[in-house]
Amino acid sequence: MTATKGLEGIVATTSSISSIIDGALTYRGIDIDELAEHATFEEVAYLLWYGKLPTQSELDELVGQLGNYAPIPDQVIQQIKLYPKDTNSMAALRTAISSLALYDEDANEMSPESNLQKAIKLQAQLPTVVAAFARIREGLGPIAPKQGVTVAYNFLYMLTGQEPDEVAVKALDQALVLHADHELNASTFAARVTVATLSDIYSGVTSAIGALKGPLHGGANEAVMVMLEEIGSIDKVDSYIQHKLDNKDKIMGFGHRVYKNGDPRAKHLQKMSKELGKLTGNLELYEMSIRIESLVTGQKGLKPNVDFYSASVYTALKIPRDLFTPIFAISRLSGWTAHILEQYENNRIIRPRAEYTGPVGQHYIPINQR
Ligand SMILES: CC(=O)SCCNC(=O)CCNC(=O)[C@H](O)C(C)(C)COP(=O)(O)OP(=O)(O)OC[C@H]1O[C@@H](n2cnc3c(N)ncnc32)[C@H](O)[C@@H]1OP(=O)(O)O
Ligand SMILES: O=C([O-])CC(=O)C(=O)O
Repeated sequence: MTATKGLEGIVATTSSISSIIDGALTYRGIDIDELAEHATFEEVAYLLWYGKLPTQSELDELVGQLGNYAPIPDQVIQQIKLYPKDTNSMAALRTAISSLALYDEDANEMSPESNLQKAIKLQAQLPTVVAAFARIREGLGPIAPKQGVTVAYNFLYMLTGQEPDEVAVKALDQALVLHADHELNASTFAARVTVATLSDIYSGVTSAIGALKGPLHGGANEAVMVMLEEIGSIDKVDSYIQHKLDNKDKIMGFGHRVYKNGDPRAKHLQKMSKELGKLTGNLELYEMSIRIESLVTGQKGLKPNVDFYSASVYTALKIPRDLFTPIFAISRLSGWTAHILEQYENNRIIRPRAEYTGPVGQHYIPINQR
């Protein structure tokens, strides 16, 4: 038995949800470029869960269900009020999502119909949790979700208490489409491992949130913004990045386990970053990002991943830096739950082996002789 570090190149399951083949990403066989241009996030979530694009009435029904399920139990709001004000936002999300299970009497019901309903319910409630957390820590009251609006609209509305503008809703919606699923990434794998023991969907999603939090995965979008803030201005980019490259430090938002010739989602976010920069009259973060890309790609051959331009996009949307990864979770929840449903459909416990590298032939030594 020989271990492969980080399971690189190991095919751990079959899946019909999304694929990365020759550097192209598809959801249910549809190229991400087409979806980014034409689809709404609700259409994509439906596509991931049901395996086909919705008709207008199916879409209307889903939007209705998302609206009905969006309010969260008052007990969870009360708990969020007790979180320390400086709690890490992903830790707060992980805790709150786990708490939601306590107030769902169907949490442990395992029928496919019940699990699909819970997937939709979690999709509806996760944005409400993130927005409530963001407001409560500022001493503000949570805003009740609206009915009949999109996830992107509702999230921005619940965050600010104001009707969001069309450009912001469209930009966030496109970002949600781009982040919705990604084959067997670390958080999706964590979700599948958890539910493959026949544990419940809330446990699977809680595991996934824990995995997404790390800066090598979803946490990188926040880490990119930390880097941009540390750099501060365009004239400081070269010296900062050169120092990092010389030290062999990681540059957040670059590199990928699967894409070696570039992440197909990054160009869409780059374009959004430029357009939003122009609209807000502040292109500095976009220009800094372009310069960083040219240095890192030029010297290391590493390309930006989905997280790199997300940072300047979300900042242009006036979203606080530590909500970037929770927004990733709002989108990826659709993919996680589609994978959880697929895992249940054809389940076998996921239990690989480890190559043992410890000592052999040891003996127990009585405590007074150690
Ligand atoms: C949504 C997402 O999860 S996308 C990924 C988000 N994460 C990041 O942006 C964090 C920065 N990137 C990374 O840490 C990595 O590229 C990962 C985690 C994405 C992929 O990791 P791996 O597939 O294990 O790549 P690996 O670490 O083997 O990289 C190969 C080489 O490139 C280097 N490298 C990889 N990424 C970077 C980077 N961002 N900056 C500098 N060097 C890098 C590695 O140090 C390694 O160099 P070496 O061969 O001299 O040791
Ligand atoms: O697939 C990966 O390893 C990480 C990634 O890009 C994602 O989850 O979107």
